[in-house]
Amino acid sequence: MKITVVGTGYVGLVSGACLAEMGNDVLCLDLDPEKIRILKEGGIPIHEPGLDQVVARNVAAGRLHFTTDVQEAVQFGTIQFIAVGTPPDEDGSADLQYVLSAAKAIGRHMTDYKVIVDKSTVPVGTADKVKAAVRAELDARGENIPYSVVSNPEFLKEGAAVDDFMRPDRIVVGAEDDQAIFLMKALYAPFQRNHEKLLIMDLRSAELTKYAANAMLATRISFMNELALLAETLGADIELVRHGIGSDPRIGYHFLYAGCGYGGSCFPKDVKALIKTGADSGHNLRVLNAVEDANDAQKLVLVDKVVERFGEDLSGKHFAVWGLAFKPNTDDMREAPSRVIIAELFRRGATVTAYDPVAMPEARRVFGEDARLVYAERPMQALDDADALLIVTEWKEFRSPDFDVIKAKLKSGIIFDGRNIFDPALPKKAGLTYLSIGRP
Ligand SMILES: NC(=O)C1=CN([C@@H]2O[C@H](COP(=O)(O)OP(=O)(O)OC[C@H]3O[C@@H](n4cnc5c(N)ncnc54)[C@H](O)[C@@H]3O)[C@@H](O)[C@H]2O)C=CC1
Ligand SMILES: O=C(O)[C@H]1O[C@H](OP(=O)(O)OP(=O)(O)OC[C@H]2O[C@@H](n3ccc(=O)[nH]c3=O)[C@H](O)[C@@H]2O)[C@H](O)[C@@H](O)[C@@H]1O
Repeated sequence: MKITVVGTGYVGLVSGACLAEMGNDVLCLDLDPEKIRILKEGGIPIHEPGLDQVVARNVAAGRLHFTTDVQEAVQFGTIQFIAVGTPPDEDGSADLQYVLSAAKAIGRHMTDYKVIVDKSTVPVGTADKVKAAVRAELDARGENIPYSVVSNPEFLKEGAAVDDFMRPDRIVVGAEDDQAIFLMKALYAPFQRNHEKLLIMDLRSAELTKYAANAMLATRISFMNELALLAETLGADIELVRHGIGSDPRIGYHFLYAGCGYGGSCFPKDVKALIKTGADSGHNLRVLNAVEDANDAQKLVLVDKVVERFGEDLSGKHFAVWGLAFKPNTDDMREAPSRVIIAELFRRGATVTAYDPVAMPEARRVFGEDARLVYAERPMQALDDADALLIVTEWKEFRSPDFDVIKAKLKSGIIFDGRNIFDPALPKKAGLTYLSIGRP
């Protein structure tokens, strides 16, 4: 099948490469000439394990191409995936300007039947807006070319994106006409072998399903984070509680890890957008408001623990921070807890040496030149002259350190672990004070 992907960012590039891997001819469009130049020269503008091989293999096979030419891109694919960004507007709602300008471009240049697929995360009712935007362009041209609009939200996770796309738990397709349903079924036929993974539904239900999924996962995390704080006060261990409840199949083990808050480009944005959608339609989504409040507070929990030990004024104190990305296996720092934690340490007068296996270039962009923040080349180097260590992202390489070396380096001998990555017995055996989330 011939496919165009409009927007070659994170989701667009992963989707385009994986759709090519499934045997389709794919043309990826982006308006950012720098991104397309990098891709055409064989580079990858994002950090995602395994993606470089899939891209290289399909470019070499002649199935995956990149362009900045809007007309060429629109005329190429029968299926047009819109995978542009939907960042939060000032009031928390999803900003649809990129989606609607992509829809207009399709309406402006299409010459035959198109299935226009919203893959971006968009509020309920966006498919109707996309339909109207395309119709307005066709009317302006005096054309009546047929088209369908489909909602096909994406559920991939950064750091595991290729696997998530190629081995999906489910594929949600919102569509309302037979021709679009036929083509989407044909496109996703390779995933149908073993399970009934393709869920066809109406457009609005598909759009709401995406927000419901992210909001449910964020709710689990905030719930566990609140219980972790309670466990600390009561002298219980949240890790044991997690096992205790996860073994109930109605609850399950996934996404029950307490920590220093959820970040990333999706949960914070999508929880906000769903709250706004609720408010706009007269529904105060009380649970989700609480999920967001709890998460904002959770991002400061590590600093609260630092203040308990070192006092409100941290002038003259120096901290090592392990982990800057919002989670491991990505260099993405959007809404990362590290940003809030480091900013709060600065506000209280402290300085920081940070280490992250891949996100340090991104951190330099985020924090700019700031004498209060320096970077280490290795995790242990970050501990030089540090009063204490804060662990913010659970990278694998942090999991088995030499605790005796940490004890020798840290002035206070305290580790504040925001991701519960150690068995508490190990740092304690080396004489360290180990303060994690929700554990005695
Ligand atoms: N990042 C993630 O893990 C996931 C993101 N999503 C959703 O997918 C959507 C895209 O997210 P990302 O890929 O992270 O965004 P991104 O910001 O990485 O990429 C968006 C790309 O679209 C391009 N673009 C904007 N307007 C364009 C236009 N009119 N024509 C062509 N290109 C255009 C931009 O230059 C940029 O390269 C969002 O709605 C997001 O919520 C869904 C699942 C996972
Ligand atoms: O809509 C999206 O864009 C995507 O958002 C999330 O994916 P992602 O943001 O890549 O990352 P997650 O693995 O979900 O982690 C999000 C945050 O939650 C935190 N988290 C996760 C799990 C957990 O148990 N505890 C916890 O604190 C992570 O540290 C991270 O900061 C969803 O998991 C994807 O299914 C979805 O497609």
